[in-house]
Amino acid sequence: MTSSKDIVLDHVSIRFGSYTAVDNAFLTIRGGEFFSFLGPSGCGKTTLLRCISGFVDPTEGRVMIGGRDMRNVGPNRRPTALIFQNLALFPLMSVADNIAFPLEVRGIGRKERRRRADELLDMIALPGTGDKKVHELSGGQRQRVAIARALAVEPDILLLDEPLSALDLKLRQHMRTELRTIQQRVGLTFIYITHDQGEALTMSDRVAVMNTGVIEQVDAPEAIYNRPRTAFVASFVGENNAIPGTVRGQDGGIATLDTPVGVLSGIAAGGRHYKAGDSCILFVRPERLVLGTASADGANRISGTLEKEEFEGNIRIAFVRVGEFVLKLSRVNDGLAAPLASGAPVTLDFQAADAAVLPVSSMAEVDA
Ligand SMILES: Nc1ncnc2c1ncn2[C@@H]1O[C@H](COP(=O)(O)OP(=O)(O)OP(=O)(O)O)[C@@H](O)[C@H]1O
Repeated sequence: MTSSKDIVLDHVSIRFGSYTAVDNAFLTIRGGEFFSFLGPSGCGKTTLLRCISGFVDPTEGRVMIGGRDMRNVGPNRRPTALIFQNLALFPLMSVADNIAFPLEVRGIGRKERRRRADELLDMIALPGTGDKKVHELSGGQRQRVAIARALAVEPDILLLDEPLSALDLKLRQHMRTELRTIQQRVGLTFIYITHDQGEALTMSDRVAVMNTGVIEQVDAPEAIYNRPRTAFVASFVGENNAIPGTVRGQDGGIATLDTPVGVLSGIAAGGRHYKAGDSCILFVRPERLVLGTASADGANRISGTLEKEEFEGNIRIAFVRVGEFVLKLSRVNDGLAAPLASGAPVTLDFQAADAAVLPVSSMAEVDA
């Protein structure tokens, strides 16, 4: 069922000459949702956002908003407002005038503009700051003013193009919470694009992960992290150990692989059915590996040598060499467990239910 506020990408492809920037995007964003497009630089996120806002036409397919085909509906006639990375606030104007600027353009009188600006300042938790100049505000406050300005025209859908990327780390983390709170308060649809998985996972109701123009998975953040459906999603979102292998067989939902580090089993992700001889990759996250205990099902034991352990405050990360592979294991720093000695023999266990077996496909590039 589509509601009157839903946004439907109906088999949207966008090409620039022979280059396909967006390849057959097909999904529905529900009215009132905080929906993120997550993917590396150049995967087509901005192009898709520009298509929703009306600055780029689909080469194929169509964008529907509230059941209405948006073909031939220009950006300023769509119920959308776009917030860029570069906020483009007017530095010498007051905060209230900045917020009310779009209303002035629409010919709304001074008194009403000020009333609306004050209302929006309350909404973004900056009451009483209307007479300040923009340069007197902090980066995070300016970000909120930009949001208020976008909200001034009462859009149904706010489109946000990496709006936090110019802020420093602490402020960025703070603004995640702020943005989510504002979105819940105003009840609008937020469509957010980012290459930062932390942002996408913390704020969104659902996330679409994109890779070279293709949407690989659309799911709630927990499902994206816990149940990736492609090797790209498993390697792009969060840390993951990737162990290639050849399928021996599958029993129910559990596939068993011959790998260079031993025989290992994991969930045949996405309800897939593998047959003997298929090439696959088993993914297991560092926090799902356990040091040196017997796993319940007796399988999935890997022996190796500790190369080093890094202390990150809240966790310790052990790098364990097994032949040509280095596997990562993370342990919560509970103040009790002693650091491991380099060169020590270690065994790693994990439950089959904690590993995902996925077909070989493109993987995210990992920072060195
Ligand atoms: N007007 C255009 N003409 C030709 N190619 C374009 C045009 N706009 C975008 N592209 C190409 O389409 C691809 C996707 O670009 P897009 O800006 O959508 O990526 P992105 O995921 O938003 O990346 P970033 O996070 O770096 O902005 C890129 O390879 C880009 O060079």
